[in-house]
Amino acid sequence: MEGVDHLAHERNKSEFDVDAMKIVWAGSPHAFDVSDRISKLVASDPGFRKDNRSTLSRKELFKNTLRKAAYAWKTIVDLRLSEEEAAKLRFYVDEPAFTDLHWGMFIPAIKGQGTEEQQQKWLPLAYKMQIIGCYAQTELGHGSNVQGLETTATFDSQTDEFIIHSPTLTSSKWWPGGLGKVATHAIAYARLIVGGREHGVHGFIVQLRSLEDHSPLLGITVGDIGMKFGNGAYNTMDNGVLQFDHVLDVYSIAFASIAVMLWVSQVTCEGKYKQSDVPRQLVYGTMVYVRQTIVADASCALSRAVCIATRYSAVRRQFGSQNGGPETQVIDYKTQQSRLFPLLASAYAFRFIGEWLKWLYADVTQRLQANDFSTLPEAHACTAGLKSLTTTATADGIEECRKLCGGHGYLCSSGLPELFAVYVPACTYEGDNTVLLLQVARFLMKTVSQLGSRLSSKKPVGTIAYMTRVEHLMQCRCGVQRGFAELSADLVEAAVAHCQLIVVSKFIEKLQQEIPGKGVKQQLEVLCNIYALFLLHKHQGDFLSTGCITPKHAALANDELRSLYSQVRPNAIALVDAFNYTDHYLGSILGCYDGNVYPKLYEAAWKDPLNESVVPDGYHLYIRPLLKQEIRTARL
Ligand SMILES: CC(C)(COP(=O)(O)OP(=O)(O)OC[C@H]1O[C@@H](n2cnc3c(N)ncnc32)[C@H](O)[C@@H]1OP(=O)(O)O)[C@@H](O)C(=O)NCCC(=O)NCCSC(=O)/C=C/CC(=O)O
Ligand SMILES: Cc1cc2nc3c(=O)[nH]c(=O)nc-3n(C[C@H](O)[C@H](O)[C@H](O)COP(=O)(O)OP(=O)(O)OC[C@H]3O[C@@H](n4cnc5c(N)ncnc54)[C@H](O)[C@@H]3O)c2cc1C
Repeated sequence: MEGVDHLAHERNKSEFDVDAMKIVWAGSPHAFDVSDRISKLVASDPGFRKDNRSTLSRKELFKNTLRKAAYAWKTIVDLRLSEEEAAKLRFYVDEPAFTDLHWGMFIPAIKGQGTEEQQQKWLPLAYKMQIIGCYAQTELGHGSNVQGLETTATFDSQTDEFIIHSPTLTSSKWWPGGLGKVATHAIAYARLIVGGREHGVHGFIVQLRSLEDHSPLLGITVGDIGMKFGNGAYNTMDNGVLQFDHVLDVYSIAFASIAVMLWVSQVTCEGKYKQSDVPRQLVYGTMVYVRQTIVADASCALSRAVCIATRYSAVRRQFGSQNGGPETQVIDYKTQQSRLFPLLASAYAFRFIGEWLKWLYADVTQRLQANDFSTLPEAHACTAGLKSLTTTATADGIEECRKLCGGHGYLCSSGLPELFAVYVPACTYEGDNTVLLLQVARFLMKTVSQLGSRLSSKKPVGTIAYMTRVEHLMQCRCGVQRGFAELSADLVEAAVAHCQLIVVSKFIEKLQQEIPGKGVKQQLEVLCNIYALFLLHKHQGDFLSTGCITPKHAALANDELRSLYSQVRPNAIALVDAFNYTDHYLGSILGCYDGNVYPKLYEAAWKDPLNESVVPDGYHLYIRPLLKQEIRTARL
């Protein structure tokens, strides 16, 4: 029945202060207030409804996305929302759109790599959305290999301009979000050529479309690359294709025609190229910034799926009825707990590693401004490795949550198929996860060769086994006289182990902080132990081969896991309530707050357009003739 909390009995079991845990999850009382207020604002506004997406055609879907983006912008302006509140509103609108790349890459790239002069010119326009930007780096022929990009930017010292050109089919820009139908400007990455000499890949701000009638400018061919994985999902985004035919571009992001203090390089009025004495990899700065935000996004996506699967696991009953009594809640099955609770622990683990990575990125950015590049290699390795680790685990975790919900998990109304389809490209964009792990492996090889066997002694005691595992995996590989390429598959495993060590050690460090609220710290300790022991169990071969644990230890760890699952069980619903997601944001009947699943599933089914008529279109044309065939065919 509506209004009845079918999960009240579960919520009454909680052994900790859920409101205090909501603050821990949000990061601070202020962050909680902003999230809570904005999520409810979005949930209560019919202009942001999203339950009809799966029934729209691509063109209807995209037009609806443009409507929502404009409506969101109007809401932000009318309510005078702050930058933080506006970002939260776009988050809770929960729809991949061109605005993601405008706010998430185009503006950060100008802030991170533009000159003062360029920031003063472009940021006011971008913040007012008087221009709409995209990040055009990937090409048809190259995405991972940035140094392989073919687009050219040739400096013409006669006119003090850059001529941007796509020399081959494979140099067509391909994939940039927002590019296909909306962006008026792009940060386009191209090979700089000055005085006939090439100077590698740099970023350039290029106008693509007229601000009057939105038509592509002279020399610009631009469009959408077509349907992507899943039906609704990421098809609300116009990932585009772009070709330049000797386009004049007077604004380069890494350059000004007049030499000004720049991050990366200078081209003077006399057409001389001067490489600044900063690492050339700073041109990759925007990707590093986005990779650290993707780690925080992983905790959001995984917690969403876990919230749905946990609530439904408490609602669903199957088998186990005694003397006509209620059947067993599937959340009480040890197999369900052994699949679900490590994902719950991972959601919290990724939340805290995301907080730490945000600190690390801010720290390295501050150092760069003082020309201190000492921590840049570690920041690159951490952002690359943790992006890879958390997105792989989250994509796999969302799919596991779908399976944990049985058949109903396969319904669009469960919210899980769409969540998976929207999330899974995170394993590819901002750097293919394997390519990024190879960067971590390269960093580890260098570190081992510089520091000897001890990679780092700066880890909490509880992580000795994890640290020994990484060192052992590296020694097994580094000791063998074969090339990096030959050992790359093994080195990637060591890179994953290194990233898992970081996640475990940062979770332990989080628990050493003051954490207010009755029982809150104890719950987090249980989740931290689940995360660490689950991985130890999953990779026990590595740990046993290091000799730092014995088979008896491994067996004890497994026993302890079962005990920890029993400790989580009475708190499971409260632990997912702590995410404070509205039913609107979850978009899931299985995960609805009141647990009133069956009536809602049944009601939703009849809303499907296929049920608008009792007799489906096509019956009379195709099926009736079949049914009316001569008796003779019935004998076949
Ligand atoms: C794979 C990469 C990093 C290779 O880059 P490359 O220039 O070829 O460098 P090397 O592998 O030769 O390494 C040389 C040296 O530089 C260090 N390094 C590399 N990258 C960085 C960095 N970002 N910061 C600092 N240092 C870096 C590296 O460690 C080496 O150091 P040594 O001391 O060992 O010499 C590069 O090609 C790359 O990043 N590829 C991935 C491309 C990518 O991520 N594309 C994303 C496009 S945008 C997008 O996908 C948007 C999606 C939409 C959305 O997010 O919503
Ligand atoms: C939804 C989506 C949105 C995107 N948005 C944007 C955007 O806004 N702007 C933009 O510029 N780009 C964007 N991209 C492109 C994205 O950044 C690239 O697809 C990504 O970097 C992977 O590069 P690739 O496609 O060249 O993969 P490839 O490198 O071709 O990967 C193919 C396979 O080759 C393997 N591989 C490649 N190199 C090596 C190596 N050295 N050693 C071992 N294995 C290797 C990979 O691991 C992978 O298994 C987007 C992509 C997607 C899917």
